[in-house]
Amino acid sequence: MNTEVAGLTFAYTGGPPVLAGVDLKIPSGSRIAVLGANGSGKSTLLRCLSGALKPTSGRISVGGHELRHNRSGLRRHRHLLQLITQDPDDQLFSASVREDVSFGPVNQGLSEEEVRARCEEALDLLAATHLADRPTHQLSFGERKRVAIASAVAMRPAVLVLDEPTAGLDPAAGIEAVDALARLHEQGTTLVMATHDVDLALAWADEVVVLSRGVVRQGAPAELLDSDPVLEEARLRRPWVLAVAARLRALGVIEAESRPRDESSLLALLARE
Ligand SMILES: Nc1ncnc2c1ncn2[C@@H]1O[C@H](COP(=O)(O)OP(=O)(O)OP(=O)(O)O)[C@@H](O)[C@H]1O
Repeated sequence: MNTEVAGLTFAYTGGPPVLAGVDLKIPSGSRIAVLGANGSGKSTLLRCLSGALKPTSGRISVGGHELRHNRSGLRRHRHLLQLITQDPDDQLFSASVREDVSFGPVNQGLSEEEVRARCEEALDLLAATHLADRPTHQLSFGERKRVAIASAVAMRPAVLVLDEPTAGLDPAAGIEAVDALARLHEQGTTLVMATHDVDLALAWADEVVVLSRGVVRQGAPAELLDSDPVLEEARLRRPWVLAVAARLRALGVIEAESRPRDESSLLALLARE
């Protein structure tokens, strides 16, 4: 189920355009990282994608179904695409984790048995089964983030849009979150993630979307995140692995076309030389 965005323009009331004619193609089953400086419009773009914000102009479609901002249109869109916001407390409101994760499937009118199965599957995918009976308000920030993702996953959307899912997590919890996303990807879910972590974007994404001055560039992580003009314009740092690789290429230690994406691929290149 491909997601397409065409000519998306959005301005908050009385403000300048935050998005000015954004075009995106998000292939089914792909992993897309959305990058940009603070205030560049990442959250705004994700909220437009989810239907939470209505664009000034432009079109958004998932699997050929164009998003319409009426009750039935938004309902259908949310079956296809789910947004997980930066702050898990925006999404969690039930007394227990199980109730929160079951809320979406119950609302979809599924049978009790199906709701239970969806809840168990989502908690399992997020490695959060042990939290099922805990009161939501007693969980740590990282646990609440995980449960917020499980709540969206329980709706089995084709596309999951995540606003900085690893922000505020300790390194181990960040790795667990990325592992959970890998499991969702294996299941065929399309993943769109806003992040400030250029190293994660390079290692994880099939394509990156770089936002600056209301417009986007979409392309291969190892190309866009190694381009001085793109990095400067979007106020991004070069991923460390690409910075090291540039130096190693200049010294002739690795081949001119080598573009490692993470530490292990860099080490593999060095072992080969
Ligand atoms: N509710 C709002 N009303 C008015 N302006 C807003 C609102 N939300 C965001 N903005 C403005 O829109 C612009 C884009 O904000 P947005 O939150 O989308 O950026 P971002 O790239 O997600 O930033 P960050 O990396 O800091 O999370 C900013 O200039 C911000 O001040």
